[in-house]
Amino acid sequence: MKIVFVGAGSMAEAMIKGMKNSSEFKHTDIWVTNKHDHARLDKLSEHYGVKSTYNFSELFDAADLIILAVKPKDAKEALSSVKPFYNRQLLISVLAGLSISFIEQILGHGAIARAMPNTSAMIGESATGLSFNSQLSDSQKAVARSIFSSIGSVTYVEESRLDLVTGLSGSGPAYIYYVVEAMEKAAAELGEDAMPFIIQTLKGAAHMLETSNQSPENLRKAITSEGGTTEAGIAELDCRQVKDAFAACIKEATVHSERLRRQFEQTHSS
Ligand SMILES: NC(=O)C1=CN([C@@H]2O[C@H](COP(=O)(O)OP(=O)(O)OC[C@H]3O[C@@H](n4cnc5c(N)ncnc54)[C@H](O)[C@@H]3O)[C@@H](O)[C@H]2O)C=CC1
Ligand SMILES: O=C(O)[C@@H]1CCC=N1
Repeated sequence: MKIVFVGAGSMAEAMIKGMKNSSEFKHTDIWVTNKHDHARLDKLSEHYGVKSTYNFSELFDAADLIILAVKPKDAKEALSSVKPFYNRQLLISVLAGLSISFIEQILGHGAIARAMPNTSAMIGESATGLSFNSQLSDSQKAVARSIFSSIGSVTYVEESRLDLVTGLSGSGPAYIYYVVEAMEKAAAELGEDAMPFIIQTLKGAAHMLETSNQSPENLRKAITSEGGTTEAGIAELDCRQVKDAFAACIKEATVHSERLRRQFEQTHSS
């Protein structure tokens, strides 16, 4: 199956790396292009064995699947360059804030899917939300699912929920890194030793959430002895309304995804 990435940045690389490690896709069937960064394409070819070209006839010839992975600001130009070669095959966009209907307006009818992965795709641990238009065959739906299950978990969601998925898990790894930055700063006295404690604590907690069948609240309560250290620490978080801050963070990222989509569609509607 010939897979073409239009856009060769961090998200494309994360997906290619994940797909290369999966037995389902042959790296020699993967093609990439970008705007004009030859060196970047050479690096991807060297590292992952994928093919690259700026010759669009060659690129899109007999392509089964096109993955759009450019920044939203470049989407119209990239889609316009795909259009002459688009043959109603499956196209999956991973762009934040670009609707399926906008893509259809440029390309015409075809099998269009939208996905919101995250950069943990690089290690096969993305949490991806996936939506389809009504034109996908069952086998195209299966292909879309298998692409994203090769780089982590995949959940079908209505397109209207993708803004929330973007604010929650698309941007989500950045929120966790932010918390880790704060923990590392707080434990500066441990120096280099702090990070292994933090990483293993995160890994252990994630694994407990995944395997214990317990709610996060119960898991937290099991650590919190009356009059103990955790209670003292959590009281500081409560006092600073950290739960509210996280709720506001996810809400604002979600609303911003909607906002970007509206702005994009207003700017490019003609
Ligand atoms: N980075 C992340 O954590 C996530 C990003 N996304 C989405 O993925 C998309 C790509 O993001 P990144 O990979 O981070 O961006 P990036 O800036 O690293 O890469 C963008 C790529 O698009 C190429 N490009 C620009 N115009 C082009 C054109 N006309 N034709 C062909 N290629 C063109 C650039 O040369 C570059 O290779 C964004 O729309 C973003 O919303 C989605 C989930 C997570
Ligand atoms: O920050 C962004 O706009 C992109 C979308 C999800 C993660 N990064």
